[in-house]
Amino acid sequence: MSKKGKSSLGRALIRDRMHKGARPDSFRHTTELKDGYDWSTNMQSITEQNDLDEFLATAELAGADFTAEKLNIRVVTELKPTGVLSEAEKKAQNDLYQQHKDSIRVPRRPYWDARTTPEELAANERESFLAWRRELAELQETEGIHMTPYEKNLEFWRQLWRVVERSDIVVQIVDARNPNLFLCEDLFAYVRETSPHKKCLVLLNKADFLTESQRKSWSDYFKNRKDELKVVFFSALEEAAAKDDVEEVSESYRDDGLISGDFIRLSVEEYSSALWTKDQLVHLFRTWHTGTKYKAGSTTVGLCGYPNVGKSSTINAITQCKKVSVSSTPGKTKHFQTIILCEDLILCDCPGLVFPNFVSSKAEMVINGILSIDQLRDHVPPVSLVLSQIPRHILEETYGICIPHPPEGEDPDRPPTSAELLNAYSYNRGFMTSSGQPDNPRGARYILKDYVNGKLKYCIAPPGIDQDEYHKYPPPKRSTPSATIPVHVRMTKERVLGTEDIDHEFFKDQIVKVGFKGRHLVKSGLTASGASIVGDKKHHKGKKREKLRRLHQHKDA
Ligand SMILES: Nc1nc2c(ncn2[C@@H]2O[C@H](COP(=O)(O)OP(=O)(O)OP(=O)(O)O)[C@@H](O)[C@H]2O)c(=O)[nH]1
Repeated sequence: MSKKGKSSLGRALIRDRMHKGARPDSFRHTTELKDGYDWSTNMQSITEQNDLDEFLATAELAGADFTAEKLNIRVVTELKPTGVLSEAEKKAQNDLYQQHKDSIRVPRRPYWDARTTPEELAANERESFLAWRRELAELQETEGIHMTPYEKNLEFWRQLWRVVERSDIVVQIVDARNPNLFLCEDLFAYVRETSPHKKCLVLLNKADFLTESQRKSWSDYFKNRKDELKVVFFSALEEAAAKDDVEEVSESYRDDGLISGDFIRLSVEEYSSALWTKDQLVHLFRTWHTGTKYKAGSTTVGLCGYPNVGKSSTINAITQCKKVSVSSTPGKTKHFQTIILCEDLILCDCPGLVFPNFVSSKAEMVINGILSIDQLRDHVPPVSLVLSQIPRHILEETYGICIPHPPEGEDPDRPPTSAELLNAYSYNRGFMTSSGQPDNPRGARYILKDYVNGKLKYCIAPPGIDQDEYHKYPPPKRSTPSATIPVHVRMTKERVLGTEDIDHEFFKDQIVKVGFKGRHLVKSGLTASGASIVGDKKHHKGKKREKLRRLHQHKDA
């Protein structure tokens, strides 16, 4: 009997035991109260209340204004749970963003000089930080702007302020697959406020994911921007792998800082779409800033960016040895690190920070590696977003699965639903729950991680460029089945679990049972002729098909 059923046995017993003698409906479970309040939804808000508590803990730092801070709080929930926006919604969001983009700022460090005591500075920092948070909360509340879950820990911003102050060149590292999502324009505005002599550079890392023409599109886009941001394309991964090939060249610039001939072909002023080597990057860092430096005789280069964009990998590629730990989990670097590369070049690795930015959904953050996949509670929106971007045949070829086609009456060209993909994927991998259902949350985590690490590749086009033209997929390698045959899947105790779509003719009209043999998922079936088959997922599918083929031949004969 359903838990929600009015005559649930558990509830009836509780009522009976607890309220003997009272009217039968005088005491109810909260979910039975028809008070217009959605209790099941509000269970969710407990976690959000935890966020609130966190906020209040920060607000408490403000001391006297604790109550006032409380009044300004509003927990902003996700606008669209599915994670996929229509064209009209995207346009509306973009208009809103253009209207308010100047208000989305990074917090500034308050003015200080030699006379400011450390206590005064700390108090001023807290005060201005809270004012900044209040402004952003108001913007979200009044304008309904959906923003990144920007960093709310003051300590992280303190680290950024220090990195900016001591850097002669501030490099913002962004993921080349979606540069504008990771780019914080206001960070550069802040850098220029601290000193007009500081240089700013956007490093489009993971550019190995981009083709030459895709890089050209982005380089043209940055060239035509009014703010004339300087950009370079880089692949920390490829540069780290290529370290042995360029050892000699690296030695040559380390000796005298001068590299002759064609070696330095690129200038940051040129807007080239070429991939930069680490040696070219180091040469740029050593020669670009010519004014007075923070540390006399050395150029300090600060590397900032979102978590997981590859700051540590870039530093490792440049330093040619593993000095900074690299992880696919966002937020690994917690404190800024200073690396003295050579006598005139110092690198400063800032912890990954989620900057305040305009974003369409939480799902977008997850698939871009900004939010942790392991802590994900609802896998449907990000998987739906992946499905809106990666074509069916690419998913089928990548995973060797067959995703069911839309049933009759539905748009045959619609992308698969998250359940269709995950059921097929989880069955195929043998990810099953103890009750025999496909373990879709587990399957989702694998698929989402594949998207983040580029196994499922998707790159976003610069504004004004047609996305379908920008990222074209190869045609399907093999013809996908035109129709699939639903086959009932049963447990050994004959309990029907659901249907599984199998593209093979031989499975027609047969009943397939599913069970576990040791740790392996075992399928057994009965063909139309009555001959039984047994297949172990661990064994090759080909063997099973061969066996079936022979059985059919035998039957036909
Ligand atoms: N394909 C590709 N992957 C990269 C590249 N650079 C980094 N990665 C991968 O991206 C992930 C994150 O790299 P990290 O260097 O740890 O990123 P980070 O910005 O230092 O991350 P935090 O410490 O969280 O701030 C790792 O799985 C890297 O292997 C690149 O150029 N190409």
